[in-house]
Amino acid sequence: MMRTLYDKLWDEHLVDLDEDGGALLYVDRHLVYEVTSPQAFAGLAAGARPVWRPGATFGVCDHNVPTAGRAGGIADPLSRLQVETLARNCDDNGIPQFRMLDRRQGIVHVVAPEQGLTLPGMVVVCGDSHTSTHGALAALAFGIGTSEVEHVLATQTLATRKSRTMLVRIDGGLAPGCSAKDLALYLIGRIGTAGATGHALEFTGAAVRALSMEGRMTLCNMAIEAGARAALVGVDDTTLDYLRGRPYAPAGVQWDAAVKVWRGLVSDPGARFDRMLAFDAAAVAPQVTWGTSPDMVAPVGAAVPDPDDEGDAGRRRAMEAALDYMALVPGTRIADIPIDRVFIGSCTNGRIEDLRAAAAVLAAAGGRIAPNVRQALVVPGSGLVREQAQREGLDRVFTAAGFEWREPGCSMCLAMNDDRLAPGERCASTSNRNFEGRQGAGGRSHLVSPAMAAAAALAGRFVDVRAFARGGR
Ligand SMILES: CC(C)[C@H](C(=O)O)[C@@H](O)C(=O)O
Ligand code: SF4
Repeated sequence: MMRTLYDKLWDEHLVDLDEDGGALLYVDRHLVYEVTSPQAFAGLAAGARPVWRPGATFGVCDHNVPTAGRAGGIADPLSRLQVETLARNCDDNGIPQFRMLDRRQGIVHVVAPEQGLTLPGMVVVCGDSHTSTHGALAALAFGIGTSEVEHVLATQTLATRKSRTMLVRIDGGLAPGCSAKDLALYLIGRIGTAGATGHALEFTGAAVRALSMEGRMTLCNMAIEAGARAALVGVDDTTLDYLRGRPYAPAGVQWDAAVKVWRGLVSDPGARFDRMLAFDAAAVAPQVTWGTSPDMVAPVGAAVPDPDDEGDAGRRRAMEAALDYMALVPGTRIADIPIDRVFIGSCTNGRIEDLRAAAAVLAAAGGRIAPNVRQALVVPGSGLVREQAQREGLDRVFTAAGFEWREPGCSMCLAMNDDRLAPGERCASTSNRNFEGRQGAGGRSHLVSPAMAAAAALAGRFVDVRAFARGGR
């Protein structure tokens, strides 16, 4: 029988299946961080149960870490407690970890692929919704809740149910200036935040094949914002080239043996999917969200839509509430929206390629951030991304343009650390969620690609990076 990649990964990890479809999957890699693990470790300790496979678990702190002056410690007592508790829990249970001052520390979804902790064919779990990111490496990756974190720590298995499958084929090629982020936002705009609910997505097509691993991770990262349960990209040369030589990837004869298996981690030709969707990458313009949900998105050349044109009453009310929160008037051109802050980073767009794309726009245009932009932050996704960027001189491009060059972490993606918007501030952000208060109480978030964020920083408002790169400000 022809099987999808999802079927293959599922079959390979199935430990038990009951008549109602309740399944138990074996977990190869469990990533833990400071927010969703403390209660799980406490639960284990209370029941005097050990961690089943400490060596298959890995800890890294990211959400609560400061991105400036961290050598001096964490000022906020709650954040400090969380980060220290993670370190202690890992130590007490023999779990390997990167502590805050380790040069390899960073956002869990950036660090694990970068280290080869995530490998094709694995089931990867983490108590964080954006775990779907790891599916770019043909790993079946799930975000889980704290009670599941405890269950996985104790048993190395996950209780779950099989998802329906959905193939998203993106043909054609991206226009210069457009990126995986634009593809992701376009897709979410088209199918909505519940459009992929209950489904495991697989991305395929010429445009996906042409993406780097970084781009594929951006795509899989944001699939969760369309409601998907997981996201996948089949193995190809790009996957293997990315993984070769990574610290935790197999080497020598083990690498050769692994590659033989990994090459089979693609959907069989003719395998059946429950749903299919196709679009052409060439038709996707740079995207900017205007509302308080990632599907409230428009091409940069468009205007803020009018709720009166929306036939569905529920959606109309949601649009009205979003425009009210965002202080936007229907019909305003996206390009006329001024911004106060810029955030480049997150597990969506904090990888080296993202920083290169943003720096390239700054270098091509020259000049500094616009006077109305109060602050522009660049937060590399990991310490190694930061070092690589510095080797390439990107930090100097950013700082010369007036950006602050920070230390790795989730930062202003969500207000769990010192980086946050003030009430009413409007931000061009490369992160993945624009919910009310996401980047700080009362803050207004517009999701964009790294190139678009850099262009917006210089112009002080949103601009079409395609024209911008050609010199039009
Ligand atoms: C804090 C964590 C539970 C949360 C998540 O699961 O996604 C966060 O990472 C986010 O991006 O909103
Ligand atoms: S960078 Fe943002 S989306 Fe990613 S894990 Fe951190 S808080 Fe969540």
